[in-house]
Amino acid sequence: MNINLQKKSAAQAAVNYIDEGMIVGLGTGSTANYFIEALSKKIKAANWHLTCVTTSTKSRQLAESLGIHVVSIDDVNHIDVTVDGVDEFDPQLNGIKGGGVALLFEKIVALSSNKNIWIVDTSKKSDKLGSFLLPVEIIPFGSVQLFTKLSQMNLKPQFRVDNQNQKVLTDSKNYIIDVDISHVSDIHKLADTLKSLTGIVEHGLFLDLCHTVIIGGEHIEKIDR
Ligand SMILES: O=C[C@H](O)[C@H](O)[C@H](O)COP(=O)(O)O
Repeated sequence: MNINLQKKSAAQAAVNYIDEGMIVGLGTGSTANYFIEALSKKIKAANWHLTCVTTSTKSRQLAESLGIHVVSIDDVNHIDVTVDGVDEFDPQLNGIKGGGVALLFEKIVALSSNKNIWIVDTSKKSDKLGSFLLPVEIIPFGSVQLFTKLSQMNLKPQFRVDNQNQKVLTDSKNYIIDVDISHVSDIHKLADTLKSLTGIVEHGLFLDLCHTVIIGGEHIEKIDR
């Protein structure tokens, strides 16, 4: 089964975790988009009343265009389930997110969720995190100084740029620096170090946050933490 069909089948399987009346977190990215589409069909078919919060402007626009009721995260006191994609995950269900620059809102929503489900195709599975560059969201002020610091830490930083070579801006108007963590053995220690650096808003290491991964394909595989 090709990658897009794998993503779609994982997204469809995740709809089974949703029920009438829930508050649902909607992730960002191509796989999360399949989930938003599948969920909107289910809401219409079952005549459900769901409340959703989104993790990016793009997801909010898609969800609203499909008739999904979206509120601000500040209008809910908890989220029952969040369904999101991931760029790479390991056997402990730790992951790297932020390939689509949404990591900050995604992490805030994940931390407020009682259950986090990642929907993936088979290419996302990894024995050790680091094949995918780790996105780090930083404020523009002093970003070159922070870039130098990350170079000195041997993380081979690169500013994320668009096809006009302009620095990509997140929904919060911050920059993304992608770093190479392929040589890092202690990802928890790295996560703490990155959080301690002034100017870094958040990083894309999602550790101990995911409860279930659904891998799409002819046979859907579910892995629980
Ligand atoms: O910032 C974007 C998110 O973390 C995405 O969930 C992640 O990049 C996976 O995206 P996709 O489903 O398109 O591979």
